[in-house]
Amino acid sequence: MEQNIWQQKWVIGNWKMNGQLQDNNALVHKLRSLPEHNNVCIGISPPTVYLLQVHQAVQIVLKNKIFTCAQDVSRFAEKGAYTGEVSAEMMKDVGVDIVLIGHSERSLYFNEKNDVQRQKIENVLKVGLIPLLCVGESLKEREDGREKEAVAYQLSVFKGLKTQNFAVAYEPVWAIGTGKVATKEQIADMHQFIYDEILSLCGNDANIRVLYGGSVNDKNAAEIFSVPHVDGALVGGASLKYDSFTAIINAAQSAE
Ligand SMILES: O=C(CO)COP(=O)(O)O
Repeated sequence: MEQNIWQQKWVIGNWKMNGQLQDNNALVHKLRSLPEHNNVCIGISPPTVYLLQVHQAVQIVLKNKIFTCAQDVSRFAEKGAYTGEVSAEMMKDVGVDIVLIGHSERSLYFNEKNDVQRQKIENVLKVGLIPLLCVGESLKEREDGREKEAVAYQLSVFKGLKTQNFAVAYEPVWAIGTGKVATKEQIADMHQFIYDEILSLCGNDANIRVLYGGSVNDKNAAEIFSVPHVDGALVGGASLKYDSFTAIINAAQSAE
C-alpha cells in the first residue's frame, strides 16, 4: 500500500551542482537494492539536466518509491521567450514530484527574495507538484537574536496560499556545508516555531513536514531525528555518498 508521505520522515538528497550520467546511474542503481523503508519518503534532487535521467532510473526501484526533486524552477508559469528557464509544467512532464524553493544558495548567488519565491511556489502548486520551501537565518541574524524574525519573514510567502500541504526545510545558513550542526535545543525550538507559524498562517488542518538541513551526516542523523517536530532531513554533501546517504535513511526508518 502507498504510504502517506505526510506521515513519513522525508530524507532528500540535494546534490546541488554535482553529478554525472555514469555516477548518477551507479548511485541510483545501488539505492534500488535498499530494503523496504516504509517510514521514510526518499528523494533525490539532482541538477536540472539530470532530472529525467534520475526519474527514469527510479522508476525501476524494487522496494521503495524514490521521489524526483528539482532544485529550483522558473518564476514564469507559461512557456515562452525566457531563455535558460525551465517551467514547473516541464518539471512535471519529466516526472518531478517535489521542487525545492528558495534555497539559501539561491538567495546568496541569485539574490532571490520572497516575491520570486512566492511566484515559484504558486507555479509549482498550479501543476500539482509539492513545493519544499527552504528557510533559515544567517549567522549574524542568530548572533543578534533575530533568527525567528528572519524565519517568520521567509515563511510569510505562504500567506493566503490555496494549499493544505506545507513542506519546509529549516537550514540555518551557518550550518550548510560547514560541518557545524545546530544544537538539539536550537533545532527543537525552531521547528516548533515553524509549526506554530504555519498553523497560524494557514489553519489547523494543514499537512506539515519540517525537515532539518545543514551538515547532516551518518553520525548525527539519529540524534537529529530524535528531536521533536523533525520530520526528516535535506542532505547536501552526505547525499552524494551511498553509504552515508543510506545510513541517514536507516536512521530515519528507526526514528520514533
Ligand atoms: O544545503 C543543504 C541541503 O540543501 C545542506 O548541505 P550540507 O548537508 O552539505 O551541509
